[in-house]
Amino acid sequence: MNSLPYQADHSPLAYSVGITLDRFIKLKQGDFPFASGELSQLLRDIALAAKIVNRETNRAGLANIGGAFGQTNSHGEEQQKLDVIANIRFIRALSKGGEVCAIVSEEEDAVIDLQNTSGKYVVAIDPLDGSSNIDVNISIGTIFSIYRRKSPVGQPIEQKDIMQPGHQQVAAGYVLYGSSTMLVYTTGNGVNGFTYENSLGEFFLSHPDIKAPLDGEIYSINEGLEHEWEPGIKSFIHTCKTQKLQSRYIGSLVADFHRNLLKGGIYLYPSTLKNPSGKLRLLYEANALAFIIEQAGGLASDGKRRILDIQANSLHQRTPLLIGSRNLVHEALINLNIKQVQIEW
Ligand SMILES: O=P(O)(O)OC[C@H]1O[C@](O)(COP(=O)(O)O)[C@@H](O)[C@@H]1O
Ligand SMILES: [Mg+2]
Ligand SMILES: [Mg+2]
Repeated sequence: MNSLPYQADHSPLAYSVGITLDRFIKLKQGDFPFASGELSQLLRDIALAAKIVNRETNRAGLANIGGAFGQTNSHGEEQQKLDVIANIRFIRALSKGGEVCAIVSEEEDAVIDLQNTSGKYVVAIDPLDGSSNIDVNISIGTIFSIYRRKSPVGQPIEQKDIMQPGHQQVAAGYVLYGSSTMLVYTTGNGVNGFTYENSLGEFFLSHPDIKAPLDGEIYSINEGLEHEWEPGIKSFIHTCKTQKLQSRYIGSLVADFHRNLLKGGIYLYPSTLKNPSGKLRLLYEANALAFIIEQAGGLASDGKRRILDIQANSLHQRTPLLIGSRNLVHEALINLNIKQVQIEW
């Protein structure tokens, strides 16, 4: 495991950089002897919706795409037009694709039961992450988690299909709508990144086998909330400053996470007085990124537990999140007064 920033391996030995996402999914399907192609198709459905949302984000400055939608979601947050557009686009692609039986979305109060009894998969999704940055043209994203249903196919969906701990994910990923658009995902066999080629309408493998550096020079936290942090977070951030780490905070979780994944760093959204359980949502923000970071050799915790071990008990439950390079997250946990932090995971 190295501590150097991620360097894309362009050697011919690697899954040849430049192959399309479709081709890569097909090649990787071979890794799963009992694969039936349904998960592959579901990943393609997500990529299709990402291409459509990418087109919309590029036009976010135009009146009919940018700005507030004039409604609030179940979190009391004002929905942006692009939140609603992305939500509709992903739900449509997932329901038309035929592989999904239920969807949990940040923008929907309740579970969307697609009445598709042959669908094997449950998807939890944050259709548009970083909504506060839409109108100011800063990178935004989409986050998704995929689970296999627990109840038998053909039966109505049950609570146990939805409320699964993160370690039950069969795939997870995010789309970053930034200077370029990227799709990064894992199926539990490493993490790979694909860059979107607009003129060809294709995602191409650009970042094979991403590994998070063990250490990093970057910490990402909303310092405006410092007065609400618990002492352990205050002392850790103080340590980061004395060790001359760089403070970088975009305010879009996907963008902050992606930078730290490649360069090495830690993102923290701890519990605060206003949000004692943190701000970020377990099912469609924390779980997906925790699966990715662990597959890349990093760590994700709520300050006490491994994120992927947290048993969900409500759709939109929040969790504190400390995520990133292994040694930095370890350091943060030690500062949170957990003596002798034994990272059993
Ligand atoms: O403005 P704050 O309190 O720093 O919160 C920023 C965080 O909230 C989020 O915007 C929440 O996600 P949504 O935009 O999907 O609601 C994260 O992307 C981001 O990291
Ligand atoms: Mg979000
Ligand atoms: Mg969102």
